[in-house]
Amino acid sequence: MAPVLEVRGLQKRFGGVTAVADAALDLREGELLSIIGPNGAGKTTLFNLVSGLDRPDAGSVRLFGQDVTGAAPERLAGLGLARTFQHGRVFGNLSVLDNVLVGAHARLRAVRPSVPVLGPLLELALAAIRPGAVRAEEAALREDAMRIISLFGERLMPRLDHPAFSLSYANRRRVEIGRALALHPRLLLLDEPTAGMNETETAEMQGVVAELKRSGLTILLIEHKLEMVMRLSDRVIVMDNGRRIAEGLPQAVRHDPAVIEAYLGHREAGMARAPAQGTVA
Ligand SMILES: Nc1ncnc2c1ncn2[C@@H]1O[C@H](COP(=O)(O)OP(=O)(O)OP(=O)(O)O)[C@@H](O)[C@H]1O
Repeated sequence: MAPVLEVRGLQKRFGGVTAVADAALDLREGELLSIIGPNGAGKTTLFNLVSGLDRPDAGSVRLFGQDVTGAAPERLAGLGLARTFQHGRVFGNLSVLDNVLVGAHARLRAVRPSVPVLGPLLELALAAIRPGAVRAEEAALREDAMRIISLFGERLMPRLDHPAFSLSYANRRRVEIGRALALHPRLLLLDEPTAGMNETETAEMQGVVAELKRSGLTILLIEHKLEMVMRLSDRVIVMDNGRRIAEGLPQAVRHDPAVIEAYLGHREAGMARAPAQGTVA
């Protein structure tokens, strides 16, 4: 079986800065692979290249065996890739429930007929008439959204109708993850899901990610909190200055001299924040 994700020789430059140089990775079904590294190492840029937000200058990306190098995010979503963003992106004026339902949009069948040219008009008509098939699909999506929201315990449940702009930062992050899950992804990219969260919230999020992993979802994770990385990951890739400097089992990577040097070097130079929990050494 083809790996879920295969990245080869990926490069991206921004002016004089090489953000990603010759990145390579393989991700197998059901695996959780973490990417760690100091600030500016190129982790988010790598995510952007894989998820179609940026086009690589060189290299290739294959998803479920298909070449998707430079493909648009919509196409990747159709193939089952969902992602979240480092600073969380939600629709501020939509409710918690509607934000999650938006994520299910790509899965709609009855409501969005795939008819050429007339499709959008038919969609409007169906929205107005709401025949049985449309109502049934809406009900199923709502039930699924509620199931996803319940993954976060009581954090979001009492706030289903609250507009996202009124939520705490941590809750906005949860909503964004919920929206990504509503796509029923086969590959989930999580960019620092615990950024801005306190210890309790981080532990909860670790539980959610562990649950997703147990359910068989393949996950690519960027995370600065190394204790979480050590507990959740099957493998870890360490980046520094756009390059992969180490790859392996979490414990081996943790004690790799090049990794310790990268973290300590950056910290001594005052260039990186210290990981919020745990250290490499
Ligand atoms: N759109 C852009 N334009 C110019 N430079 C960029 C752009 N995006 C990223 N960079 C640069 O590319 C390098 C890698 O940045 P990137 O955000 O990928 O790192 P990172 O490992 O995700 O860092 P962090 O942990 O702080 O999120 C940095 O030097 C950054 O300044």
